[in-house]
Amino acid sequence: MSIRIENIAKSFSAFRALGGVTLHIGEGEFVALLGPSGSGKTTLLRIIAGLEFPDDGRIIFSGKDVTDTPAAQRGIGFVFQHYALFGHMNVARNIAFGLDIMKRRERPSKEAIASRVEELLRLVRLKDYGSRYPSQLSGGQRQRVALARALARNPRILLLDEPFGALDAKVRRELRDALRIIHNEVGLTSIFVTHDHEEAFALADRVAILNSGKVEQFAAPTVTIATPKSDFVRSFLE
Ligand SMILES: Nc1ncnc2c1ncn2[C@@H]1O[C@H](COP(=O)(O)OP(=O)(O)OP(=O)(O)O)[C@@H](O)[C@H]1O
Repeated sequence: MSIRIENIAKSFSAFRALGGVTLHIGEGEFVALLGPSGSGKTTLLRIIAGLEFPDDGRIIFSGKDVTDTPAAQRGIGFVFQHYALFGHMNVARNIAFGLDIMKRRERPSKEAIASRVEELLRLVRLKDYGSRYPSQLSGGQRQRVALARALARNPRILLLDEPFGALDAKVRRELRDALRIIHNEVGLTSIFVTHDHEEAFALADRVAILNSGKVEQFAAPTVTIATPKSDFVRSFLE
């Protein structure tokens, strides 16, 4: 799905968190939102998700205006840094959760859910981990489970907010490579929030650099590195 973010503005009381953000993201693109703390990355991601609503502007998915559509009806998968797994459910049940809670008439059969869970476990390379509990997994494995859970209902759009923030450098690299492969395999359009420019440039097709609620530059990593558009971008990349 393509995503058009048109002139999105958002204030919290008198504080302007987003001051008219426009980004056009193509179907199948992997985009990073990069910027310092407080630049508005998470607010923008939450507005795309439908967890927050803008004061102004539109969000359009493949030609359909979803600005007023609630999160649950947008067909999006999310992965957050602290989006904890359910500790009392094993990995398979955690992954199946989004399917298990569907209304009876929409819910796939038990067998279909079980086979979807198997498929997702293979996708995130955790084939034999279905009966483990989250406390028996490493941080990286937990985030793989969170990714599988986000993909269970076959979203066309995947949103990730600092998903690897709490992991060490080696696991982070492994997971970001895995994420890029899964993005391509599943045919997703993905938006990834990070404040780590190395990570953004290693992973994304294009990187949107935010500063105080505005986009400073939206371009491919090679373009931004070769021709930073502003002093802010130049100093942020140092
Ligand atoms: N619900 C809220 N109420 C009041 N202010 C908010 C709210 N949510 C965000 N803000 C403010 O809006 C600004 C942007 O926040 P946001 O979380 O989008 O930034 P960010 O770039 O994701 O930062 P970080 O990297 O630290 O997560 C911040 O100054 C924040 O304090």
